Amino acid sequence: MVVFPNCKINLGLYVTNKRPDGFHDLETVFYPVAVQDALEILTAPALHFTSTGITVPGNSADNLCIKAFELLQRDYPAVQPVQIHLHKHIPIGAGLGGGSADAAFMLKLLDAKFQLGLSEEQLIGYAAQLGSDCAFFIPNKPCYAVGRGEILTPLSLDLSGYSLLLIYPGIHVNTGWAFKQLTPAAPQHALKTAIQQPVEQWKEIVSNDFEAPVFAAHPELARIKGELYGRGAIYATMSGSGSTMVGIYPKNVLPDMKWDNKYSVFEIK
Ligand SMILES: C[C@@](CO)(OP(=O)(O)O)[C@H](O)COP(=O)(O)OP(=O)(O)OC[C@H]1O[C@@H](n2ccc(N)nc2=O)[C@H](O)[C@@H]1O
Ligand SMILES: Nc1ncnc2c1ncn2[C@@H]1O[C@H](COP(=O)(O)OP(=O)(O)O)[C@@H](O)[C@H]1O
Repeated sequence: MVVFPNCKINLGLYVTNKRPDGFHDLETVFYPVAVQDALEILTAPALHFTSTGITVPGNSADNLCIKAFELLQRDYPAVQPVQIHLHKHIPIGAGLGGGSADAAFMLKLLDAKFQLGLSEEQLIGYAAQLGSDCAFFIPNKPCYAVGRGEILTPLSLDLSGYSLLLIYPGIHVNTGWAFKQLTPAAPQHALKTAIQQPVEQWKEIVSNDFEAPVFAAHPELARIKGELYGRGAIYATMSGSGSTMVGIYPKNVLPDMKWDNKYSVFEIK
């Protein structure tokens, strides 16, 4: 069985509270975007993991695909050993949630392959144990999210009438560090209402709290945002804690420009 875990972008991101467990409450809108990995499982005599494409740092044992397998195997004896192959295409540590997507898709694959009959709510519960962003990839539809990002409300939000440009400039931002730079506060504009306004208005009413500290550390990102707007973006933002920058353009009018060679550029037409 093969699936294609996709990435997410954050449209609006506010860190509203520091919790006693060390995590932060946030308010965001997750939107799925078709930049994809490929993930395959086959039954095998023993658990085995291989990967191609972008190198994932760390040992196989730390890969979120393995963590997802172990989490379900612990509770469901029906889960048998599998051979896992991951082809990694989504930039890593880029604010695109690629590792979280792999983990959530692995849970869904195992549920289907071994007929575990898990409900969406159960899958979200397991996903939330693997990472704060992970639960979103279970429904994998536009969602308003609060809590650590695991309390999800589906939203009717459709950007298929626009083209998207994603620029990953190869800058790694440590998510834990980024949270520490912020003083939690309520957003100026309620995100759930703001995101239902026309995209043309988002520049004034939808923002990402991480931009200020991350741009201060990496001025190149502020420059990219300026260029996205300079080349006609209706809305531009950083995704998550960075460093991927996103531009939303009128359908099929993406700017024709030469970016630095070290950038990964994804056009969603
Ligand atoms: C900021 C966001 C926004 O969507 O995205 P990314 O930039 O990572 O894509 C997420 O909240 C990131 O979620 P995720 O990447 O799954 O984070 P985790 O692995 O759970 O946590 C990494 C570290 O970030 C901090 N953390 C994370 C989530 C949260 N709600 N509060 C936190 O304080 C903690 O210090 C934690 O140790
Ligand atoms: N399958 C995987 N794909 C990407 N990263 C993974 C994976 N498994 C574990 N990781 C670890 O997760 C972290 C990056 O997660 P990722 O979801 O790509 O970033 P972000 O949270 O910034 O969107 C890295 O520390 C990486 O080593």
